[in-house]
Amino acid sequence: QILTDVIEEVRQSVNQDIDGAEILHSLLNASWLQSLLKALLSAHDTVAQRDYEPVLPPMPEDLPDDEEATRIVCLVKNKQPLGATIKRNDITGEIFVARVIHGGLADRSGLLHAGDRIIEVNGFPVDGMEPEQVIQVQARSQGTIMFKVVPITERPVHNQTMLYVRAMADYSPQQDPAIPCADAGMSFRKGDVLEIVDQTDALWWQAKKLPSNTACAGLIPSTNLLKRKQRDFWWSQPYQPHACIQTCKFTHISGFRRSMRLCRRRFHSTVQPSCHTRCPSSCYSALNSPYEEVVRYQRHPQDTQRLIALLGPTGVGVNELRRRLIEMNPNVFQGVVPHTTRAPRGYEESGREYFYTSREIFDNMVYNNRFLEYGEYKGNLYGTSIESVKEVLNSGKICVIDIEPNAIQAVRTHELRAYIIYVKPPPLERLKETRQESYITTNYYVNRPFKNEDFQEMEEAARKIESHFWQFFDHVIVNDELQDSCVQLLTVVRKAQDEPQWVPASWIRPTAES
Ligand SMILES: Nc1ncnc2c1ncn2[C@@H]1O[C@H](COP(=O)(O)OP(=O)(O)OP(=O)(O)O)[C@@H](O)[C@H]1O
Repeated sequence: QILTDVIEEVRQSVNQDIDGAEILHSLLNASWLQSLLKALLSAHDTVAQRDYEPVLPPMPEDLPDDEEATRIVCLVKNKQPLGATIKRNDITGEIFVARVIHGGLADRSGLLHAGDRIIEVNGFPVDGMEPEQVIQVQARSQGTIMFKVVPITERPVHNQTMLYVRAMADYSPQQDPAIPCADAGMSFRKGDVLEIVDQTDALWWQAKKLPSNTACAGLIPSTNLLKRKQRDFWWSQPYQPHACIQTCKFTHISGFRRSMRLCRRRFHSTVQPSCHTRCPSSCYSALNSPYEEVVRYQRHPQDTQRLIALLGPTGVGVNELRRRLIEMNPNVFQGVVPHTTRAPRGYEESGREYFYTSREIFDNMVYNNRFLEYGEYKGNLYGTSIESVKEVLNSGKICVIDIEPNAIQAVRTHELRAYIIYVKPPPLERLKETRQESYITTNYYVNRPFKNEDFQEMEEAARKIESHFWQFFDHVIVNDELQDSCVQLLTVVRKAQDEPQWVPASWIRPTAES
């Protein structure tokens, strides 16, 4: 109606051939608009003065001294859960609000707090009931739910600091019998970034998974609790030797040179992992923190570029993608020249194919931890030095290397700030279709077409890599159509340099250990 009136008013004014100021003046003087504006301003003043609470009758004078102040809390239930957990005092049988979930119905009402004693739910006295029975009473209510509570007298003040972590382990509340309320729990997978919104409780934190479109947080185990769970689980598993990134010493070489790639293949097939663990999938996390603190990091244009590290199962196409990226723009992208103790061949130049060093110097570099990866093939040592990577980065180019999983820790440093891209094989059928014209690098001087066994081995290796190292991957490329993968790689490498990313907090504010 207002719109119609305004349009009519303007139409008449336009016909009268008058200017904008006059139209505005006559509009503001219109009596119908004035009364509307007055009503609007009055509503604003009422809300601003919070003058909308009901006027309560005065307290009766003859209240007994020991009468506890109670509060009636009436909540309108929607499809969401209430967003609070309860606990029972085993000695007195009293029921208390154990915690209020951030962003949940109870939290948004502002009327229920951790520590409030619940006396009645929908008129039923709950003292002495089991928490499950209280939940049942609550669940039966339709529309509104009414609590009679004795509010906690002194609410603790918590100065929560925002904390972001990357999960280094999987968690499912449905499979955790110890969680106070499975429905209030939040599942997560290794690699997920979590915003911890409440650490008040030593055992159960509240968190949201990012990116988050829900206002409501979920319960997750605290660092200490999750560590304890992992340790218990680890000890409960049967003993089995396997590869673990902490102590395994099978290292491989990264590079385009054929002998290095064969060396890597040789190590894949012959070297037995030398470490032991009882639980392959949580081996790493059982020994380290289950959450890694992360911060949002935006590379400053004057900072060196982030190192790009590709990894994947043998034959998936890591080198093909890396080669194509560098060929696309060699002024921007560059690989690293590895070191070797092998003697140069006639046509080779030091610093082009390899840096040729004596075994003594090579051993010394190993001793001083100057290699990201190193290994031995046919009596010669090969290695990718940290210095060579830094040289490329310092030249202003983007250094693109391929690594074996056990080099992940060596590149995830404040210095190199590696962005790790996992190259994943597509499903078996797509592997067969796309690799019809492709050749696998073999241990012999012939490259042969892929066989079914190669694809199966690739899938098996991918499963192992994913189960141990998924949490460290910044991006995953499924290498199905080669052209699509190249485009994806180029896009993601640009984003890694130019857009904010979650990185370990220790890279930005280095700690004593980092
Ligand atoms: N998406 C793809 N579609 C078809 N062929 C591909 C694709 N990606 C890679 N290839 C081909 O598969 C073969 C193996 O790839 P590549 O040599 O890059 O493997 P790799 O992952 O580097 O393995 P290794 O670790 O053994 O060196 C090559 O012939 C390559 O051209």
